[in-house]
Amino acid sequence: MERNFVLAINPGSTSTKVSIFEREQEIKTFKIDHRKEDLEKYKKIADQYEYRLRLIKDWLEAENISTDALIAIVGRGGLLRSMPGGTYSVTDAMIEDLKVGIQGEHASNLGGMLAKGLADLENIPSYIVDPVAVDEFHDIARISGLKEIPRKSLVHALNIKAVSHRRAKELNRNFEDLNLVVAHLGGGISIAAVEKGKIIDVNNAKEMGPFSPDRAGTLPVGDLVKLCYSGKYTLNEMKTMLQGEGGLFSYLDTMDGREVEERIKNGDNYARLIYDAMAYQIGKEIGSYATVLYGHIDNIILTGGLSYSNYLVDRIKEMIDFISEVIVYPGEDEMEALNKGAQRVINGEERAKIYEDEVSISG
Ligand SMILES: Nc1ncnc2c1ncn2[C@@H]1O[C@H](COP(=O)(O)OP(=O)(O)O)[C@@H](O)[C@H]1O
Ligand SMILES: CCCC(=O)OP(=O)(O)O
Repeated sequence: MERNFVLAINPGSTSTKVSIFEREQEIKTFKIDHRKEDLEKYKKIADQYEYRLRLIKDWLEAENISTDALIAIVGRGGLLRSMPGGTYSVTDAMIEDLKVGIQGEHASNLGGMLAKGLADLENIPSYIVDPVAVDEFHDIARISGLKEIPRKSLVHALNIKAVSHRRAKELNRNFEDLNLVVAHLGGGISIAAVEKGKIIDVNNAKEMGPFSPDRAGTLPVGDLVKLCYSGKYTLNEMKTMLQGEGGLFSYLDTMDGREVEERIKNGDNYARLIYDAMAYQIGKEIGSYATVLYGHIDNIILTGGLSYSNYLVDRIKEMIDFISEVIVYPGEDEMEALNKGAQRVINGEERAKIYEDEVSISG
């Protein structure tokens, strides 16, 4: 059988998205939603491997897509060591780091594992593209205020790069000439200063910045330390409280923006206060990242699932539209961006980077 198709795999905290592409054309796409109780069974993210693999195989079978027809498999890259952007071959050293969660636990760690697991069965290449560990910081952005704790670049790099390219195309400008503040508003929130195509600073979507649907974001640090040593919570309970059950979930017991809006429509003033506070923190953070670019900004872009919300977008816009024109791209272009990254290598326009050559393994 002629191998023409690329399979793209994007594991998220609540879903696994899969798409089949023939060159630039998306042929089929599917979002497998995972119930909280189905994922809670697994202690570590890597333990979900067999479960998600089975679901992907079942989908391929149901769609009558034989793995004989795949030319390559590309996955969303995870919390690897700090690395430059681009398309990477999935290597054994990368798999080791994904398995242990070298920079932490996140569903995207499964992207490279699933891509390589399936690709090896067919003897075809596997790739990841612009993983969440992309690090293009200026040195000044690494300084936190405590020598032992440097600031980290953990960011929705794939979508941020994809929407920046999209805006450059619309403006008929080079991506490398644009200065943007891009806010990815999803399960986690990244607010990034993109200077001439590079993400030179970002809040760290796992641990800092505005609170998000499931994350606490930046907290008053003294009170956080007290809570850690209060004896009330284990390390794992603290981690879950900050990421997974923080943010909107901590106040409202839901991480679904649509449900919060429904409550607001029904007159729930507490839900309105919390949702408005999330918008307020996002607006404030965007203002802060505008200063990183000294105010020289072509556009501010709002993207991610929460950007479907007119209510939230309006609250944010009224705080920031004095800075620059605000462009809204709801949802994400991640599947297309994964495919484009793989196609550039398949077509010979770019060579796949090798993880071990790009990162400091001893660090
Ligand atoms: N129409 C909508 N209105 C409000 N919130 C929405 C809407 N659509 C999606 N969301 C919210 O967006 C968030 C998920 O965003 P998404 O970009 O899919 O997440 P991730 O970054 O984890 O992939 C969830 O909180 C979801 O409830
Ligand atoms: C760690 C950055 C990536 C991230 O937060 O992704 P989700 O919003 O999909 O959880």
